[in-house]
Amino acid sequence: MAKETGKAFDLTLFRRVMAFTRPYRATFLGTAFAAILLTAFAVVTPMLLREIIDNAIKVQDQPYLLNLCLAMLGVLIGQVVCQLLFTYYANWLGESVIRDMRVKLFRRMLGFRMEYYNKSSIGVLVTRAVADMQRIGEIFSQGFFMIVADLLKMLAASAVMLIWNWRLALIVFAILPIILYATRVFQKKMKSAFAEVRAQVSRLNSFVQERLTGMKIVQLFNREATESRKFRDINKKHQDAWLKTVWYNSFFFPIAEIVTSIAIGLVAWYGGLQNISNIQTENMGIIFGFILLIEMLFRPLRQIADKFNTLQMGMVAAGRVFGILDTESRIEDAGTLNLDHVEGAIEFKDVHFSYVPDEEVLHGISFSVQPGEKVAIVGATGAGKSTIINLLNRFYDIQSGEIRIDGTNIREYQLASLRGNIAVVLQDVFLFADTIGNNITLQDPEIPQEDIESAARAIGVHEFISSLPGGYSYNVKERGSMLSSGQRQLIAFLRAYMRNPGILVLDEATSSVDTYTEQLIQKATEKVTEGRTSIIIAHRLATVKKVDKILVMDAGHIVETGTHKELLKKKGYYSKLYEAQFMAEEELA
Ligand SMILES: Nc1ncnc2c1ncn2[C@@H]1O[C@H](COP(=O)(O)OP(=O)(O)OP(=O)(O)O)[C@@H](O)[C@H]1O
Repeated sequence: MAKETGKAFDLTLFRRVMAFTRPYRATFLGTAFAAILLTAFAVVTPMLLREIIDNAIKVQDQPYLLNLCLAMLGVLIGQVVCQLLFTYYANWLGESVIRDMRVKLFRRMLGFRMEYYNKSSIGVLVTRAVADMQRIGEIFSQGFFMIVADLLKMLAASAVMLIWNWRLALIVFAILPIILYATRVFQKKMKSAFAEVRAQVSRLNSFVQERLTGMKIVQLFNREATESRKFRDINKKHQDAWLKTVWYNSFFFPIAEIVTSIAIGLVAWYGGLQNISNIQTENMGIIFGFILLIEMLFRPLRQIADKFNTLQMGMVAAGRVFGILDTESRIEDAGTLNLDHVEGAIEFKDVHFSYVPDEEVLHGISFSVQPGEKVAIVGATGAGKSTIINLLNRFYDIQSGEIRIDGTNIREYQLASLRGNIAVVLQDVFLFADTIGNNITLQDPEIPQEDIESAARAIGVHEFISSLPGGYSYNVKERGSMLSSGQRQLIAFLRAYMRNPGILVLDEATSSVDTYTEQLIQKATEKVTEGRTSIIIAHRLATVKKVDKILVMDAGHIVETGTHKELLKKKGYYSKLYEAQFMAEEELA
């Protein structure tokens, strides 16, 4: 697993990031070449200026002056074109790398076990896939190539200075430590200021996100004024943190300008002195050339630390993303059998399971379901009912025992074929922010609209869907918030029915719904479970009365088995549960 090693620069990690540029080698080399060309153009400009002053203006050679000015214009155009291509392709490369990396990361995430998601913060994973990726892109768009280009420019400028006049060059170099020191102090201050800004931004983010999600509670408990006050405080801190960075910036840049001007002044003064005392008579062109070279040396120097920071931050982000890419949390998919012609016999044999090591949730569960049979599981909250569903479609693998479908261990089936033949309707139905049609087909374009409608008619939900504005095109918005929980479950029934699964698993909603929706749910349940093996986590009397068998669970054990009548006669755990859970419903009926 890639780690944040704490090293100033992690070469292995850097190589791994660079490996993502392999498909774009030509662009990579082209961008590097543009960086070299940019340096060449940048150095030629002061050289031309020197030539113009010394060998054209001084000797009044007009044609030569014109030629040199045209050459200068040519260099300038070349520089602009090169800069444009350089900036565009450095960014293009960064965006291409993060596109590929993001796709790879998302594919990886699609295959992770549920355990992984139980342990991970969704917010952190979203940050990895979005914000951290952007940082990695900046390695290319603002870090690596820019640093190479800046270093080349600085080296070239220093070399030309030394060749032209080593005394003047030494004067310039003597100023360098001041600017280096100022830059270092500035960087340190900015680093802590930016850390504060980031902390305040994430506080703002989580505050706003949480309050918007929990707006109902805020309004129900009249918390508006308090929340508004808290928000004002956080906002103020956020403003202060930003202003600090602005303050340091406003300080540093004038100082850097002053130091640059001092270097220019010293060169002009000392070079001028040499001219006057005739130590060297060719200094005029050199002095002007030096002014450009000083800019060429100092400007990148002031920014290189910033770019190195960007590079470092990109590398830290890359380390985190690789951490996820290297995580081994896939559910094993070594089975070879296909479950397409499922009979529907299910068998749990002495199944032991724990989500967390040493905290067993199912303690040796055994039961069997015949093909076409309807079985209800009942039990108090936390008894382990949903866990059984999670195990049947292998969201989790069991620690010991065996789960069989049609006499074969479920691990021997291909995972996709296993899950493709078990349709699940969960209690809390998740709908995507999309149309009802797309939520039913899960965007499978091969399913024709007529099929959806005839399936909806068959289970009795067509009228309800048609009554919504836009019918099947009705957009249910984020998490299906435009529908009630009962209505969401009806959509899930249709989604399951469309797949024509061999086995149906249904976790009935506990929430009470209106009589009309209740009737729709009852009809849909009957239709969807008709003629197929069904396991229902039952919360409704109508369901427990109609099933072939009830499994009664308590604290990870099956404590009783039988039909509703048989179990009532027994006057055991079920009859107590019945009194507590279903009696009121019976009385109402
Ligand atoms: N993802 C998980 N990680 C760790 N423990 C879990 C997880 N999911 C459930 N559990 C634990 O497993 C036990 C059984 O939970 P399960 O959800 O199967 O119960 P249930 O009978 O379906 O309850 P309910 O009727 O409230 O849905 C509980 O003690 C619960 O705390």
